[in-house]
Amino acid sequence: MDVASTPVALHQYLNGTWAEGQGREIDSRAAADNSQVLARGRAASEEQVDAAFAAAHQAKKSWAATPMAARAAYLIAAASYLKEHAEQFGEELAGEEGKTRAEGIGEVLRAAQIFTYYAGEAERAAGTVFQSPRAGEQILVTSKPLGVVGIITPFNFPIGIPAWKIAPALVFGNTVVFKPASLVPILALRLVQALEYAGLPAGVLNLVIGPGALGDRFIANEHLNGLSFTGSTAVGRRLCAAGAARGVPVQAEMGGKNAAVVLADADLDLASEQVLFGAFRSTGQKCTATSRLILDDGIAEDFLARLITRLEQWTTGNPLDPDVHMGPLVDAKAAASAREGIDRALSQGALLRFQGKAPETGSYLAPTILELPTGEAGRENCAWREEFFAPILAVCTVSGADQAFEAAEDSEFGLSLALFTSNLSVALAAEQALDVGILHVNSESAGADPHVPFGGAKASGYGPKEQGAAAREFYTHTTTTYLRG
Ligand SMILES: NC(=O)c1ccc[n+]([C@@H]2O[C@H](COP(=O)([O-])OP(=O)(O)OC[C@H]3O[C@@H](n4cnc5c(N)ncnc54)[C@H](O)[C@@H]3O)[C@@H](O)[C@H]2O)c1
Repeated sequence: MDVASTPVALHQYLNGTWAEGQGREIDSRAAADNSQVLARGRAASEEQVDAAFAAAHQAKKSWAATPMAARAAYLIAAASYLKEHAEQFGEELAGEEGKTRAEGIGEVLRAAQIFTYYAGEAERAAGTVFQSPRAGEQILVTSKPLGVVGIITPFNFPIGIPAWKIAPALVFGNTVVFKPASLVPILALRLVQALEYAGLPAGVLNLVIGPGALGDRFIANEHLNGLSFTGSTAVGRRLCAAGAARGVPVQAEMGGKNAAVVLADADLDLASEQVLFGAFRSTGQKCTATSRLILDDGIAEDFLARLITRLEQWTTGNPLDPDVHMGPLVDAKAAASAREGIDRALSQGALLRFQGKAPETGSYLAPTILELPTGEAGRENCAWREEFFAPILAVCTVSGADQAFEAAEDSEFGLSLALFTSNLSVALAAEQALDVGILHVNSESAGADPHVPFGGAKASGYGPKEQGAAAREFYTHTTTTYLRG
């Protein structure tokens, strides 16, 4: 596999200085071949997490007092650094996480785009002025930074998700302690390097790399003023509860079990292409990936035939090979867990409707379609209920839009949904009926633009949404000033 032969050195970034970790030895391994070490170093110790918070606390006053245009200028410079290194960083990302090279480069460029977008906050409205019922008075509502924000991110978007948290946190005047997933630390280093290159003052952004347990130290830290988390629902809910107990605001974007609904009047060619992308791009390791497929019984067989024809052309292999459509899962453990999920689903009555080809080594899993029994039995199946986070699509058939919506709603999660129909009234009814944070009509369930809110309902999200203008809601708090001359 074509990746760097010398492992990247993993360091912590504390108060503007790269420091050797004081915790246990850690490494990051190639997704496709877990024997290959891509990065190596030591994890941060708990004391280093405390030092990161102390540095962020120390820097917070002067950073909050820095004009927003100056804060934005750091983001612009970091964005140009990311664009300049997009190929190198994108390949590193693909090697470490398992998505394809094109997806890796795309994610690095997306991070640059997010930085540029948030730099634009310096030119947007900063508050609101209200009329007062009293003569000679105006009421101003202005926003201020929270202070020190902790940012904890998952493995599957190693630079995209950190960027969409760190950029608004910084531009709105917060200082940051950032902990990426320990499976994918290289892109976190690259992101911090971009901001270091931009000349960000010491203490404004601090990086600690290490296991999930370090996150507990975040919640316990006296300087923590807010926490933004993305990851699994179990960890997110734990952090939300701990934050609430301390009165620290927590924003959590969590798991998903997203459905695609294909109705009888849909354009089946378009729908089969988009369901393929939604379910299998990035090896199904997207929070917004399609993992449940609800088909109107009138078109179910026709649709599945089209989807399977497309999947037969789909190649799985080395993520750095430009001809490959799908890479491995993040590691062999994730693939073993997904295989175990398939076995359980089959033992609970699912039918293996299709399985493509994939290299037979550790981290790979071929695209898989499981057909579930109709009715209750299908909905009890683990492939319907559990987030496998893998290229596995569970299919059920229903009769008409009402049954389809009822099936879609039958999940504890509510992140994203893709609806395929040519009937605008049905699309509008879905917008009202479905408790999801993101609804795609005639496009895949994955995909999010940086200028609009992103986040889930039910077990998929907690607290204010992310991205676009929604980000201000979490990263600032308001002061209402009654101003008399
Ligand atoms: N809704 C979204 O926007 C979104 C986006 C991407 C991924 N996800 C979800 O993330 C999950 C996959 O990512 P993952 O496997 O990295 O998730 P994870 O919950 O295992 O880990 C996420 C982060 O939390 C840290 N962590 C683990 N235990 C912790 C603890 N006790 N205290 C504090 N931090 C802790 C991890 O080290 C990592 O940095 C899936 O459930 C997926 O749906 C959600």
